[in-house]
Amino acid sequence: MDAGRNGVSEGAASAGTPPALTPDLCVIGAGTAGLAVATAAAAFGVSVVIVERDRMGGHAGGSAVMALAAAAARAQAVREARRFGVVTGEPQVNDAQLHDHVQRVLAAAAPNTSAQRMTALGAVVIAGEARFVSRSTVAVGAQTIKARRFVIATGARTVAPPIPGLETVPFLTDASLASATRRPERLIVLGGSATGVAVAQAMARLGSQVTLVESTSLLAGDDPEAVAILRRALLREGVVLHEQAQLLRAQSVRGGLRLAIAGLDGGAEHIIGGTHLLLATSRTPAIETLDLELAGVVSDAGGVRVDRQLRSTNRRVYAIGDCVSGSVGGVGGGPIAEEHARLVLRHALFRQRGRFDATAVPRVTQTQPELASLGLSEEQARAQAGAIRVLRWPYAESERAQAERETEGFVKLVTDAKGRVLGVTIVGARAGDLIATWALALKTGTSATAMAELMMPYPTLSDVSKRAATSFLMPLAAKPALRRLIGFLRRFG
Ligand SMILES: Cc1cc2nc3c(=O)[nH]c(=O)nc-3n(C[C@H](O)[C@H](O)[C@H](O)COP(=O)(O)OP(=O)(O)OC[C@H]3O[C@@H](n4cnc5c(N)ncnc54)[C@H](O)[C@@H]3O)c2cc1C
Ligand SMILES: NC(=O)c1ccc[n+]([C@@H]2O[C@H](COP(=O)([O-])OP(=O)(O)OC[C@H]3O[C@@H](n4cnc5c(N)ncnc54)[C@H](O)[C@@H]3O)[C@@H](O)[C@H]2O)c1
Repeated sequence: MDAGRNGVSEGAASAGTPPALTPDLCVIGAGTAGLAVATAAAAFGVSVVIVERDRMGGHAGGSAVMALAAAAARAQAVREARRFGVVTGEPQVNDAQLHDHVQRVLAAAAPNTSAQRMTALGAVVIAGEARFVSRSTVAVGAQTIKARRFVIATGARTVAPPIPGLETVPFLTDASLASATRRPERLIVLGGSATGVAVAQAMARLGSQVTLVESTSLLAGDDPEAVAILRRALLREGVVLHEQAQLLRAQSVRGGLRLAIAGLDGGAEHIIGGTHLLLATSRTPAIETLDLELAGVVSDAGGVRVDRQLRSTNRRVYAIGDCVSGSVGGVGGGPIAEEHARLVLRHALFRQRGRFDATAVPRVTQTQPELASLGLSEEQARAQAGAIRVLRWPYAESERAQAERETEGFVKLVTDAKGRVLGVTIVGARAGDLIATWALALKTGTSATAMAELMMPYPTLSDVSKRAATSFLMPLAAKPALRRLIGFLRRFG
């Protein structure tokens, strides 16, 4: 790519039509994925045009859930303070101040993702909706962009599932929850994956009555032992759970809504009511307005189809982040979006081939206890790796966890017979932070034995990770040959 700056016009423009921009790179969508590509490319001196139709920084769902979960954790800490001998009353939640807190969290991130910042880096930012008009040209209103390469990073959006009556019921999404100025009195959450579970717990702790409906089981992709601990916590905190439930119909009623649900096994119909409905059901790639067929870019229901280099069927068009079809990620997530961006930069700027490694993606559910996972599950490892070892260590064995009264949870490691770490699940306090060390272990091929030899800071919860790794060595201590060796060496003083 040539390293000229942006805004180069191509030929004479007709009256009233702005001249075409001819950057090296045109990025469509300024969310996590698009900004990661655009920022790095601009820093390398590549000419970049970014098109965003809505909010610089992409959807705010993750940040809003994070802010609500943090507020909810404080409310819960007040409720549980008695366990530490600190006597308090039931926490009072002020809706206006809660709203202000969420908005501050969103505002704090805004400067990093702003159009001003991107412009300062040398990129051109265009506000508007992009669509392809040919294999090599995108239009945003009257502005055309003929780029050497395009990156589609348009994300995904929530769509209501096709349930009779649901179209008549107003619903919240993660984004509208962020701007809500009053807490829902009785909230029904549809979808029990990472978002649904985190919102359900947060809103229950903040004083809403919460019912969660999930068509399969809670966090179906996660380790069932870990999910069981989280399920218990939700039930203890008053969240009503309906798993394996199919939604039959919805109805808008005075002051809220009613849902008719039944068990997947065809069990009896059950009516649940609420003042608000939040959709945390599966999201759909936001690609329908891009006119991809005009660019020769093939997509399916999961998103844009790409090869290992994240190139679409049009070799000058890449796709990254949540709008990509499942084959190179399966699920969305911030780390995936950033990794996609890195691979595209390597390929587009340096002609280096990379490969997306789905097993290296760390995932975390923002609940208390937190649930974090990485690599192969126990079930996947058994199927793929043959002889495996499963190592566990409970939080209850950690002094720090005892002091914090955070004894619920465990670190579970799955290794091959030689101790190579294949997968990690952590459920418990700060699981998402603890798993970062394991992400490095997986990436570098560090064994459980080497992890057991790491000095961990005391007193911290990282001790639980180390103990889980150390348990790999325990069977060695009982080996007769090793005991004989110790006895033999004893003779020498
Ligand atoms: C509620 C919620 C909580 C989440 N929590 C987490 C979490 O805890 N951890 C985690 O790792 N991941 C989380 N995720 C997932 C993570 O947020 C996404 O994977 C990530 O934001 C994807 O980034 P993206 O850039 O692909 O898409 P987005 O951030 O959605 O950005 C896409 C952008 O493209 C723009 N756009 C779309 N079409 C066009 C067009 N035609 N022209 C111009 N612009 C367009 C959109 O306006 C948007 O700004 C969460 C998601 C949700 C919904
Ligand atoms: N990497 C991370 O740490 C992280 C954290 C949160 C979210 N995310 C990602 O963000 C994206 C959104 O996550 P999410 O949790 O909002 O969505 P999701 O697609 O992961 O889960 C949606 C859930 O809704 C359920 N569902 C679908 N239709 C339903 C219906 N009619 N009735 C009841 N339940 C129904 C599904 O079975 C599923 O459990 C995902 O790609 C997810 O991987 C990632």
